[in-house]
Amino acid sequence: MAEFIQKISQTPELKAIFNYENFRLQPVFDKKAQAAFIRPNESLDHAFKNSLAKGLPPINVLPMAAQHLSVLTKLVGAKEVLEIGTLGGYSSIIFAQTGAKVTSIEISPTHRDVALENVAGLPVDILLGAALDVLPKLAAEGRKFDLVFIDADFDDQWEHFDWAVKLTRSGGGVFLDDVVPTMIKNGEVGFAAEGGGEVVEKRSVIEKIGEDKRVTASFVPIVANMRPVMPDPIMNGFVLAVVE
Ligand SMILES: C[S@@+](CC[C@H](N)C(=O)[O-])C[C@H]1O[C@@H](n2cnc3c(N)ncnc32)[C@H](O)[C@@H]1O
Repeated sequence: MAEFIQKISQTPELKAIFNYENFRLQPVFDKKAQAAFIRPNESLDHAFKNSLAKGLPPINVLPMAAQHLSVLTKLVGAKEVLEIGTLGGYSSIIFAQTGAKVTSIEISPTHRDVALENVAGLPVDILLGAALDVLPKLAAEGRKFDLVFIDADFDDQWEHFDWAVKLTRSGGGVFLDDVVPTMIKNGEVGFAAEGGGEVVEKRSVIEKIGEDKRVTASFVPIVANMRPVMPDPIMNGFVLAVVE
């Protein structure tokens, strides 16, 4: 171990990445990667602008996260994608542009209406309702998906994940976004959320998924850049699971 640490301290590239302040450089890396990887996309630009103009909150996936989803959908070879949480259809467009057919669930009629405008002409079916009401209906119809993207309310993450697994074909994937804010909010990581409260380590969505023999799961932490909305990079993370 001592040898390893000595090696790090003598190797400039390695020494450089052990600097905690590097997290502040996230916007620089992100900007470079966005400029290099993300191609012009009129449908997405229109969806973003139209959603803002219609008063929807800017809580769609960030550009590089959208790019991850596009890559993942292509890797899985997904033909049928289920999404929980449509908002204005920004991520629905990402999935549809890979050639997949998208079924997306949205609880808000206002969001659904804006999404319908934004996804016009694309193979996106938007189902209005609370996910926990709609998901059992999809199961009763015998629907199966290659990929499920969960991006709705934080409180029902485990229940949404449970239904997503039931609705995913063997070898398909389930992507559960935003597990970090939920775990912090619920005091599931052993420290109190902002505003105080009792510090109790609770059983988290991570542990529940870990005990679930139907899946093999991974936790992917990310440092995200929400500029100009928030000046500092934020720590978030998602669960990516494959259904056995
Ligand atoms: C973070 S936004 C989704 C963003 C979208 N996936 C994107 O990247 O463009 C969450 C959406 O989920 C919807 N939502 C919240 N709780 C829900 C529920 N229980 N069932 C269905 N939709 C829900 C909200 O109304 C909101 O539009």
